[in-house]
Amino acid sequence: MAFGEHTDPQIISVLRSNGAPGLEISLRDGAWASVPHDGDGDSFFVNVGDTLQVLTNGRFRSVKHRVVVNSEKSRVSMVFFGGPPPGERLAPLPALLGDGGRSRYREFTWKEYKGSGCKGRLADDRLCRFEN
Ligand SMILES: O=C(O)CCC(=O)C(=O)O
Ligand SMILES: [Fe+2]
Repeated sequence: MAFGEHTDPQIISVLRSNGAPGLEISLRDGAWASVPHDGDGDSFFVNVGDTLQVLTNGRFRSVKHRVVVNSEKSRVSMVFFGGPPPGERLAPLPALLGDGGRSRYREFTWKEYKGSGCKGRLADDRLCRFEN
């Protein structure tokens, strides 16, 4: 099984797999890098979601990732997605803007985010609608 490129929408994702390879992250130059897989299955992959990128005003980046097929070992993973409640208003935290800092995103609700923009393609950038 494969999983196309995407960013996770929520605040944080905590992933545990059976140690099979396949998970890759997209680097700034567009290349894909394999996430080290732990044969013992003792490690977690912690991923910043789109919402945390907004809360930190872009300081933490929601990195695009994907899973590629592998014929050697089946990959099984379980992910916890920590996200906000539907009516929650999301915007960069004032403490992270600093004096006179520019907010890169306008305020929006989680419900708005999960609305029409999420009906597009998996790989779509869903934050651009909220950029200032
Ligand atoms: O199974 C994996 O390794 C990745 C799954 C994933 O990226 C997701 O569920 O958002
Ligand atoms: Fe994901």
